[in-house]
Amino acid sequence: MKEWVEALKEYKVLLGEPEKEELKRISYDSRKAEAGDLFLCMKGSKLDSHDKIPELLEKGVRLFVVEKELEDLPVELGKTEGLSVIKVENARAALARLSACYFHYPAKEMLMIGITGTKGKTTTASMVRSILEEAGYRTGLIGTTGIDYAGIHEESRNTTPESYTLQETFRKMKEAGCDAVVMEASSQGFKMHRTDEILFDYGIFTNIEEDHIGENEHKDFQEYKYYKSMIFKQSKQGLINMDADFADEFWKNAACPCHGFAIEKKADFQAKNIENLRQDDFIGTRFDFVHGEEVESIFNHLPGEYNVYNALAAISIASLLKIPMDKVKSALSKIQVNGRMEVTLQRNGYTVIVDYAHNAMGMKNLLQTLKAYHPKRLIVVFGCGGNRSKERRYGMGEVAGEMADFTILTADNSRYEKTEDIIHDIETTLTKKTDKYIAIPDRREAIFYALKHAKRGDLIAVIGKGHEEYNEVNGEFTRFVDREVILEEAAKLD
Ligand SMILES: CC(=O)N[C@H]1[C@@H](OP(=O)(O)OP(=O)(O)OC[C@H]2O[C@@H](n3ccc(=O)[nH]c3=O)[C@H](O)[C@@H]2O)O[C@H](CO)[C@@H](O)[C@@H]1O[C@H](C)C(=O)N[C@@H](C)C(=O)N[C@H](CCC(=O)O)C(=O)O
Ligand SMILES: Nc1ncnc2c1ncn2[C@@H]1O[C@H](COP(=O)(O)OP(=O)(O)OP(=O)(O)O)[C@@H](O)[C@H]1O
Repeated sequence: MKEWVEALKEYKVLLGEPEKEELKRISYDSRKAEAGDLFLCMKGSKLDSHDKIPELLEKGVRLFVVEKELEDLPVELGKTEGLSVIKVENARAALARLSACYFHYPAKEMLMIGITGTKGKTTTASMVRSILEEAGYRTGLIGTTGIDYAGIHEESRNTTPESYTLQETFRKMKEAGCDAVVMEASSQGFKMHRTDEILFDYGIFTNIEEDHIGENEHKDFQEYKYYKSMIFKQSKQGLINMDADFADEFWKNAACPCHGFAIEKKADFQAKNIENLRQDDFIGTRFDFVHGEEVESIFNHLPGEYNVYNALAAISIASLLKIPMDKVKSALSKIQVNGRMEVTLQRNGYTVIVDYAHNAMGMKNLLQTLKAYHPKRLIVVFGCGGNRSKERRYGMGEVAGEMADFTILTADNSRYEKTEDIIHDIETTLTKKTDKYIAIPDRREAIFYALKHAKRGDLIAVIGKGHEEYNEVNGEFTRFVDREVILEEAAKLD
């Protein structure tokens, strides 16, 4: 029996003798499949790749993993010579199992840290990685900002990539000398079985709030919460933000031992005496990290209380790993996360910050944080993505109306919708709160307008895109980096 067939665990052979077949290459996209591949068929949101079987047979594919009985397939397979067909309950789970086996279970060879939560995954992952690197670990990073290891950067379409990509990436990281991986584990990743076959040494839960609910995401909040809680079924130890909603439920249902961190509640790891600090070259917070008898003063170079939570999660992991505190402090005092609370421009007494906040919760946190630095006016430039939940538009419109002194509505990955229609959705809630706004659908023009009208003491938050390097319209991706555009448009004013 071939090892890869055993790795499938549960399966039914429909045709041939797959146990005798070599696993040469795994493939799950007909456009990339080649003769001799094993092809996994699955039903997606746009396409059911079982329908691609005739095309795949033409290409010379002879080994299939399917989710249907033979009689439900689009072609009578019994007529083709030399075929092996295996049926599984879930092809995505099978893909994870096969991929882990194919790449020889690389996750078992490294320290694995997974982070889930509605907000804070990218920032926390970046902080954990910076601390690990400072302490001498060679660390790979996988998340919304892409894949980074050993000086290599790869773009990725999803926060948590497909299982095959994950397992392949782990192997590449290991071969490049990594001994640790920090990755964002999205609820979609759990739902789509991308993270199956990974056992995290530490799993972190940052927080949960209604998000990612809608067509092609989660059916409802219950489902979203369920998939987030999966992290504690796939971790050796858990770390829970005890101040977060549903923290007790996550704690109670965890299948692994857990530790807590908190600002408000009592927990194993706590942050106390938090102060906002703004100096010439430092904007952020100072706080005491308290763990039992241990008290350490921490300077966190990212402003805002929510970044204290993110730092606290990272310091707690460092403490569990027994990393010396001087390494932790040094990493956090200079931490910078691409597109997350990034101070991009300080000009004529005003400041422009780029941030990835792209839902009501993130936006509210961001604007609250910036208000604590007492700007003359708080100006926000934003749009909402097309073909995504409309709730996000209403939520962000309401927050802008309540919190910003002036709002500039613009484009942000309109995809297959008209920017004007998306703006109109945002206006429905925004205009109930304020009339101090303007709609400028072109994002570059919107940024120019913000800079041209800025006054001394203003804080301008350009949000939603953060680290992104493109704008997506009708399936086309055009380079658009907020940081670059801000600097280019500012140069025109000099
Ligand atoms: C709705 C959804 O989750 N879609 C994901 C899903 O695509 P899909 O399976 O639905 O795609 P499909 O086009 O219907 O294709 C189905 C199957 O046919 C195959 N195919 C397709 C076309 C073809 O010609 N031939 C062919 O064989 C595909 O390779 C696939 O195996 O599987 C793909 C591979 O894993 C994902 O890239 C894709 O994520 C899309 C891009 C997406 O936007 N997903 C969001 C919801 C998401 O996952 N977001 C989370 C972030 C959440 C957070 O921030 O917390 C994430 O982790 O990114
Ligand atoms: N711990 C937190 N609690 C609440 N809001 C946060 C927290 N951390 C960051 N944010 C806000 O959310 C935004 C996104 O942060 P980050 O990218 O770290 O989260 P994420 O979980 O990776 O988000 P996403 O899933 O949307 O990519 C930040 O720019 C900030 O406005």
